[in-house]
Amino acid sequence: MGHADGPGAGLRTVDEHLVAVLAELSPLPPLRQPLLDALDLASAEDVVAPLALPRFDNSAMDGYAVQTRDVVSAADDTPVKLPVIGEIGAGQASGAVRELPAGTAAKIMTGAPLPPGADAVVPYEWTDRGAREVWIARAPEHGAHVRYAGEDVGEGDLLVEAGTALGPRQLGLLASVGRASVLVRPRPRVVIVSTGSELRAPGTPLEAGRDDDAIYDGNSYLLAAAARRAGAVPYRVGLVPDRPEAFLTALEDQLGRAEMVVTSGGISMGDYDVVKEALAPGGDVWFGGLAMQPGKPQGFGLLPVGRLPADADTPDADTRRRVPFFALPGNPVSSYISFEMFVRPALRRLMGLSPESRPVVRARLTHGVRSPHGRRQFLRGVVSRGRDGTTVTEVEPVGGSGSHLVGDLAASDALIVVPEDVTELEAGAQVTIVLLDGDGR
Ligand SMILES: Nc1nc2c(c(=O)[nH]1)N[C@H]1C(S)=C(S)[C@@H](COP(=O)(O)OP(=O)(O)OC[C@H]3O[C@@H](n4cnc5c(N)ncnc54)[C@H](O)[C@@H]3O)O[C@H]1N2
Ligand code: MOO
Repeated sequence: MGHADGPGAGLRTVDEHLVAVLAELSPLPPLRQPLLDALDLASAEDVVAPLALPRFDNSAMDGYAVQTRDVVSAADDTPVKLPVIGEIGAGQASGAVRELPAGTAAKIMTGAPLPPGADAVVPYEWTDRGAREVWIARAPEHGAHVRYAGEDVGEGDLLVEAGTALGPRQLGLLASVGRASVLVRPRPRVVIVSTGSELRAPGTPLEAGRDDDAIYDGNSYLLAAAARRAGAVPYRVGLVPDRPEAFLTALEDQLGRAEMVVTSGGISMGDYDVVKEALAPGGDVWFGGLAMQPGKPQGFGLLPVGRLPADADTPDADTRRRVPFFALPGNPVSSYISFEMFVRPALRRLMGLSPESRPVVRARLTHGVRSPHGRRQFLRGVVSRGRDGTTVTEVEPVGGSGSHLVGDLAASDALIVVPEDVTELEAGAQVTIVLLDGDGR
């Protein structure tokens, strides 16, 4: 695993880690949701049309329903006169004309059902808009301005395949066939824990003496916002100091309500690496290094929680629910990039959304960069787009490679990927970049 020798020796590659993470996860059990609550979620059912669209033959124009053979000779200088036997408005079934006899016309509004006998609609603009009788000055073709039953959707058609992300158009279609709810993969609840005795909540004043070595907790906001944007429901948990018992208590309190737990900090080589200290002994969580910069130290595992009712057939089986657990490094840029590379794909897997990873594009590097051998480096960058405003053309590195540079991170909108075997890229080189905002969000 990882690189055989050199600086990346013994480290898992980014790709290996992603595969290992995703292999442990499968989509959450489906849940029925009202349509609007299903926006951006993956359908967990094949939805088949219970009815045809249009449901019945109807008019595409405000005008007159006619039989074409009665008006074949209609023209500006030879208009045809027909008696008007009634009016058909959309949704006014009570006053409807049940049938259109030969030699007659019926007023008809857009969307109103075409009466049996009629085979075309003459729009108002070709007539004198008469109420009792109407002069028609143009001959419609058979079927003109008629919308036929089932021409859009046939009864039994597959409307939405399981796994499809439900957007406005899909939800509109489901509503149009009468569905008020749909079975979806729900939004995972993600508990986010920042560890570190140096951390203070934003909004708290820093006091001279007591807080001289304190910093504000940016990570839980960074990660919670990223989780929400990925479609999850984040819960930020209060700051946890560098004491394993305090961490374990916080974890036990939270596990029950979570489909995922994400921590930041406390996993490297320090003397107070609380997450590693608390969880490594249990063996449920893998801790190790990735051939990646930033984001080298990582932890991932499935934490057992509570006990599900014992299975009568296999009473000895381990029936505990297991919650995916990510221990991300504390450096803010490392935490964020780890989220992007592993947590976001994991959330998408739980939500049944594909592809799991963001798409990558190619761009021209404006300035040269360096990268350590044996590590896949993710530098921050700002993209420029072509004249069309959408095509990415260039990417400019922002700041350095330091994983504490949150100012530069906020100024960036892309990650520049420098492969493991590349140590230097010159200005003008074509590079792979990951776009952090926009459609894929
Ligand atoms: N001897 C070694 N030291 C370190 C190594 C190593 O391999 N050997 N790896 C370095 C790398 S790379 C990283 S990344 C960090 C990861 O360390 P931890 O995950 O244990 O994180 P902490 O030590 O708790 O914090 C690191 C850094 O980030 C700041 N931090 C932590 N949490 C937050 C937060 N919620 N908001 C803002 N900033 C936060 C913390 O104050 C530290 O400055 O380890 C290196 N060391
Ligand atoms: O991985 Mo650390 O994340 O390089 O700063």
